[in-house]
Amino acid sequence: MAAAIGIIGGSGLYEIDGFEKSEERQVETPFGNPSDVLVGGMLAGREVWFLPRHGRGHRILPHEIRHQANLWALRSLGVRFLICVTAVGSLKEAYHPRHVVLPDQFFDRTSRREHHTFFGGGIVGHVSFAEPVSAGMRGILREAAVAEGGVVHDGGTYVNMDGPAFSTRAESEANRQLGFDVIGMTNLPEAKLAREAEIAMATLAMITDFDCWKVEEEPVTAEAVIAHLHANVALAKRIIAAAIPAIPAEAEWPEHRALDGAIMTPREFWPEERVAMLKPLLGRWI
Ligand SMILES: CSC[C@H]1O[C@H](OP(=O)(O)O)[C@H](O)[C@@H]1O
Ligand SMILES: Nc1ncnc2[nH]cnc12
Repeated sequence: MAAAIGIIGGSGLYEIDGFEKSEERQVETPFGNPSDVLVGGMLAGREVWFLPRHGRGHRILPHEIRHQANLWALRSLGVRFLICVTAVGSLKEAYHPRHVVLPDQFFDRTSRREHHTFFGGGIVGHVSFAEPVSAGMRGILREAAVAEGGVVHDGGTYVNMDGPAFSTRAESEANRQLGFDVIGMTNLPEAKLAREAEIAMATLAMITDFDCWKVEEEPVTAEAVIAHLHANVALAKRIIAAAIPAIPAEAEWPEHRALDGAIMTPREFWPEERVAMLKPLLGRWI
């Protein structure tokens, strides 16, 4: 059976359509409830599970998102390939609202990171994260985005701030001077947890604003973000539909074995309670 594909929707993307025989799944996880029920079914011939990270109705703040629960739920449903859709501010003159960016790097400006890992509780692991985005998935998104007529910037650094307030102008300028390309509040923990869950992940970032560094433009507002996203959501859905048939059936990429050599704690020391908690991730060892 082919590996399932996950889609995490961000601001403005709370559902996807086109499913054959869709079903809703309320997944209970040892890390609390995911952001919402997961909606799954067959899409372009593949099993796909969709989850809106802020919940339907956009009820969950960036720092309230239970990323561990979201990624655990997706992995427990057999997801091994993941597309994360996210609204971002541009930090570059040439990157305009409604352009698509496919980041290949992240910079972490979050301040509470204890929920950005599945390890702990007696099992210590350190995954490699030098290349945090799946090159294979990013390539598939690039082909799909170009084919669907998007203006695409391939590569770039996504700086993940805490929020919920947007940046000050001084912060925005500092982020530009450091060479970052786009800014958001949500995607980095997903990338880290996807890597630990041996899921190949790439990000489809939709630019909605120039943050607040570009003085001739109005500083970003949530209203402006949503207005651009509403205009862009049809493109995001077309890119996803075009990407799905190109995703391999088998989970055979290096990202799918990210835990090889990553776990420090010898198997005999793993507390059985933690092993039970991480069952969907540690299946290879159980
Ligand atoms: C609605 S503006 C700020 C909001 O938009 C981005 O959301 P997402 O990454 O889920 O698309 C940003 O990260 C903030 O959560
Ligand atoms: N300027 C911005 N800063 C942080 N997150 C965003 N999401 C969309 N635009 C953003």
